[in-house]
Amino acid sequence: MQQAHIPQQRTDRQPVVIRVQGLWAGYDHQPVLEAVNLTVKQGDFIGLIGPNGGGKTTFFKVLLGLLAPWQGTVEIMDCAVRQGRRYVGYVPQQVDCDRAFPVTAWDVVMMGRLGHRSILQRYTRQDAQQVSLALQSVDLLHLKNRAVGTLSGGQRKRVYIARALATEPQILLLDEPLASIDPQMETHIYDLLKTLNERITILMISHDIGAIAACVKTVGCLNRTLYYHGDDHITSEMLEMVYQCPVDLIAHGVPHRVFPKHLSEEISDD
Ligand SMILES: Nc1ncnc2c1ncn2[C@@H]1O[C@H](COP(=O)(O)OP(=O)(O)OP(=O)(O)O)[C@@H](O)[C@H]1O
Repeated sequence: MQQAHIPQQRTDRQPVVIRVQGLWAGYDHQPVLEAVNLTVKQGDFIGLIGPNGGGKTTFFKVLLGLLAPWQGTVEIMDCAVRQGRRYVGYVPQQVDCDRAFPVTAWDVVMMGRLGHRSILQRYTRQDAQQVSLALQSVDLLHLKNRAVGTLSGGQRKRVYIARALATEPQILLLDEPLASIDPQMETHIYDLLKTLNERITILMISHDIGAIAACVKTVGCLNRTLYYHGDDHITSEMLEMVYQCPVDLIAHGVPHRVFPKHLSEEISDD
């Protein structure tokens, strides 16, 4: 079996921050997640790959308490999801917004502080400090008064990362953080995520194998069930699941890959 190597090691002997056992979940009586098991330890940086519709976002919804499991248990920081989710920051896949929407970057990040108070309480100086710190850590404090709809896709993504950071999370869930971001900004976000991982456990969904290889410590593949063994390898089996066709993998430390022709290309060549 050929493997692409991700040159980082998983942290061991750390406390467990997420424990999922025998999880089944889905919609309208159709299962999407089947018998999913996962143990995440403090300091992990796990990349989740998988085919479209494989259940990655659904898995995050369960971890965020937005979708109830049909069967199985989910614990976050040793608590049920309802209590544990306050330790979780979330960056959604879609951060699009109308250009005329009259909300500033500062306002969006301040929304991250809502979980720290009742909705009727005023924001405090500590809230403002946290928002300021979060914007600083994504290098956007200078744009705090800009309407969020007038920012670039990459800047907007960083605003949403800042919003997640303003919740003071111990765990960060990122759904496709690099979608629609230019290559230069990608590198900036990889670096940011690596720095954040020094203090925050991260789970990241991505279709971008390059992003996974550049950032994460370990990788799993979610296609209804989760294939994860705490390894730092992307196997050819995982890639076949993602691309749904056979994939040859050539790896020399940093992954270099050669993909064979897809069946459809071979047919059109004839
Ligand atoms: N609210 C919903 N109601 C009914 N079915 C849904 C709902 N949300 C998702 N699904 C279905 O559940 C399956 C898994 O979707 P999910 O978004 O979790 O996949 P994914 O792995 O994140 O996909 P992608 O890589 O395309 O983002 C899909 O078949 C999808 O159509």
